[in-house]
Amino acid sequence: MSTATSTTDNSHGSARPESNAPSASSQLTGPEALPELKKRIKAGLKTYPDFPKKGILFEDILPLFASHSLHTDLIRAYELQVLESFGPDNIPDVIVGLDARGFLIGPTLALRFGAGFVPVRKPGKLPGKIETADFEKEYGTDTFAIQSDAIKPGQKVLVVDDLIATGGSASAAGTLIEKSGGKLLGYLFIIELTFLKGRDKLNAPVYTLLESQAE
Ligand SMILES: O=P(O)(O)OC[C@H]1O[C@H](OP(=O)(O)OP(=O)(O)O)[C@H](O)[C@@H]1O
Ligand SMILES: Nc1ncnc2[nH]cnc12
Ligand SMILES: [Mg+2]
Repeated sequence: MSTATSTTDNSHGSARPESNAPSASSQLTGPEALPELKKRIKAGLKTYPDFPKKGILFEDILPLFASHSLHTDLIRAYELQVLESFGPDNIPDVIVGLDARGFLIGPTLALRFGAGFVPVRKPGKLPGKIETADFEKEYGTDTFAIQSDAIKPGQKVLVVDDLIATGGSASAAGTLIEKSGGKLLGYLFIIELTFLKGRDKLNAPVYTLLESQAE
């Protein structure tokens, strides 16, 4: 028996010019550290033109997870941003992460806040009773699903994902959370593609660590 393998280089990724991510673990922990953490996070991103389709400038967040120090910085930045944006009286009971990149952030953040983690998943992945919502996103259409009993009525819910583009994904997740009876505190992303005005689709507060691709 043999396994077929292949190598594909489908683009020419480039690190941002200011990329000089530190290799040592971050010492930045207090609320005053947030601006510096954001600078490090921005420097750690990579962009790929014309992926997955011509005309799309793809923001790759995966280098933030390949580096222990950037991963540490990212999770601390999310934690500090939640405290700054929502306040200490609005600690979430549940973090919802969006399939797939939101899963890289959500569970760790949930542990930090003593909260639960609930996934919103692409179709055909969740057993039992589910709710679904169809949506359009920057480069296609999709469906999201949530287990009907995963969020208890009245629980305070924060949605996390890596990026908001058209807002289609986040808006569908918000619809599912409201159907579950959760109280949607808001949304937190790393990056916003501001020219797509995705936040206009969302009916809860939207925060982002960075802004990019203004046009
Ligand atoms: O604001 P929108 O236009 O909805 O686009 C944003 C979404 O698109 C990407 O997910 P995608 O489903 O493409 O891939 P993933 O499974 O790797 O997260 C990104 O991670 C966001 O979830
Ligand atoms: N430009 C982009 N880069 C990365 N993920 C995305 N999801 C939607 N648009 C995207
Ligand atoms: Mg996604």
